[in-house]
Amino acid sequence: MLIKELSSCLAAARLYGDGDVEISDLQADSRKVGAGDLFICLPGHTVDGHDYAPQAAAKGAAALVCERKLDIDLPQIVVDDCRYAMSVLSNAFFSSPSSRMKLIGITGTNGKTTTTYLIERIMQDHGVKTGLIGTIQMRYDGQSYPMSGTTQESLELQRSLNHMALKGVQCCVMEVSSHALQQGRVKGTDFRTAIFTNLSQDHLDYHHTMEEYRAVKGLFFSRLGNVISPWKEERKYAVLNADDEASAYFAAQTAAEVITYGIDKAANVRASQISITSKGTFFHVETFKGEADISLRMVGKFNVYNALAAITAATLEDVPLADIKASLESVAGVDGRVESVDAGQDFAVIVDYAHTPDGLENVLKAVCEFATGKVLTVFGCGGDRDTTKRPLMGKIAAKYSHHVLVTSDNPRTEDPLQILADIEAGLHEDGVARERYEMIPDRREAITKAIEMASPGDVVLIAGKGHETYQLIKGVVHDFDDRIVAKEVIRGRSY
Ligand SMILES: CC(=O)N[C@H]1[C@@H](OP(=O)(O)OP(=O)(O)OC[C@H]2O[C@@H](n3ccc(=O)[nH]c3=O)[C@H](O)[C@@H]2O)O[C@H](CO)[C@@H](O)[C@@H]1O[C@H](C)C(=O)N[C@@H](C)C(=O)N[C@H](CCC(=O)O)C(=O)O
Ligand SMILES: Nc1ncnc2c1ncn2[C@@H]1O[C@H](COP(=O)(O)OP(=O)(O)OP(=O)(O)O)[C@@H](O)[C@H]1O
Ligand SMILES: N[C@H](CCC[C@H](N)C(=O)O)C(=O)O
Ligand SMILES: [Mg+2]
Repeated sequence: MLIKELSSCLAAARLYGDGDVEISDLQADSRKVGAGDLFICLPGHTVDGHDYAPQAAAKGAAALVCERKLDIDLPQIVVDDCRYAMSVLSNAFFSSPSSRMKLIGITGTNGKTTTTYLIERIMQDHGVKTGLIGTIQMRYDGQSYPMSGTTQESLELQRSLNHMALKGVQCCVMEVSSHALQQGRVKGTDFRTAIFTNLSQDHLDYHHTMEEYRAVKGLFFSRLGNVISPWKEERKYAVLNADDEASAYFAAQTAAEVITYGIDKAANVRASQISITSKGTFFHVETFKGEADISLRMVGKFNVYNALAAITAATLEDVPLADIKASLESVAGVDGRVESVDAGQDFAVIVDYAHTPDGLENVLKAVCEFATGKVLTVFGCGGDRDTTKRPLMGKIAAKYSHHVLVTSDNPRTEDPLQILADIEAGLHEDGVARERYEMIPDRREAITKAIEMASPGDVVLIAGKGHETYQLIKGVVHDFDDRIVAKEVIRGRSY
């Protein structure tokens, strides 16, 4: 593509230099630039991409996109907002890949990854070649790719969707984080269905207040249907959780058809007769296309919500309910989500990714439903993240557990002891007796202590890291997998 063709996608852009320069690829990271690439200078939160334009030029960049004309002898597209320009240019460069497939996006504080996995399974079983993008991985066409976050930057997202389309992917289901919405990572991406799981406290370090956080999530629904795709015309759906009060706000913002799911309030897709055991969850579902009894192999009422969201999205794609039921019942679980660790011990060990107050409360409620003995909870809170959720999570852990082992969960650049102290403040506020909790900064030691304390019938819940295989301390990545550590400790314990 020529630089002048790209520049013409932005009405107010000014192009300086030779417009006939051919662009071979787009890059926003100078370290990845190759000969002939267009380098987009993003002003970031930590550094300014404009400062890396000389490095990009030295590596053979053919042209630049910047917010001010730079003193570099290369053609330049000067725009007001490089992030916005990046979403438009990426879409154009990769020929609007989202318009070449059905795209289902999921936003919400908790349940995104789980719901994407459920939808992926249903659509694949239905014979639709399906891709998945989210926290654990991106996968399509039999290949899996690691992810460094939940939602890619617009450039990487459009590149991924283009690869998927070229591989014949017909449907993609992806997580859409609030950071992504705030930063316009999915701008210009043509979603057919936008799903909302739930809204509860997280990321207030970034979004400041719950109102701001909700408003950012609202962008997903207000923008739904705004993209005019050259090759497809389709109906758009906002799939909302009737039991979450934020849904009314999103419904008011979208021009798409609103379809609701839920348990407590009236909804288009509604579950009843829920029963939860340590092995799974049963419920009856009524939809706008029939009803069915479903036996999930995943525990927790929250997984009924995730299943309802998946049932709704799949029904909108005309998948018969009997097929949806068969697919859902075949899912053994999602990596690191309420995952049982079994090394022959006579008590339960569960690894889960709950890292928000609501997530922790939900998983603990589920655990309490089937624990016949004590509940021992090991958890921590991430560094360089919302500090206000720390005492709340401390209170919740103590409310639902007999014993709490407060430990580290990716302290990142923060002092691990300070994070533990922030959690302990919540325990103090609620007057939790000192003998009911331990403060053990080393996660392996905390897991060891919990397992040593466990008796038959007890449940050891290790929350916060789920599928993660590392512990990030002072910027250094250490190998750490809760599931492996728990197994090693159990095997080392004598019975
Ligand atoms: C707050 C936030 O979202 N930050 C993201 C943002 O970083 P930033 O703005 O600080 O970027 P920067 O480091 O200042 O760099 C600015 C520009 O200079 C470029 N650069 C930089 C160095 C260099 O040598 N050469 C160069 O060209 C960079 O490539 C970038 O284009 O852009 C970076 C590049 O794309 C992201 O990696 C980074 O994610 C950081 C690591 C992060 O932690 N993000 C989290 C909070 C996040 O987005 N999380 C959500 C999930 C939340 C959930 O699931 O609940 C997610 O969607 O992943
Ligand atoms: N629908 C739900 N409501 C509340 N809590 C949930 C729900 N689904 C899952 N959880 C809890 O939240 C944890 C994370 O679930 P999941 O990974 O599916 O969410 P996510 O939204 O993708 O999270 P992230 O924002 O980190 O990507 C689970 O381990 C579980 O404890
Ligand atoms: N997507 C979430 C994941 C948190 C997982 C937890 N283990 C942590 O590191 O805080 C975040 O980036 O805030
Ligand atoms: Mg996720």
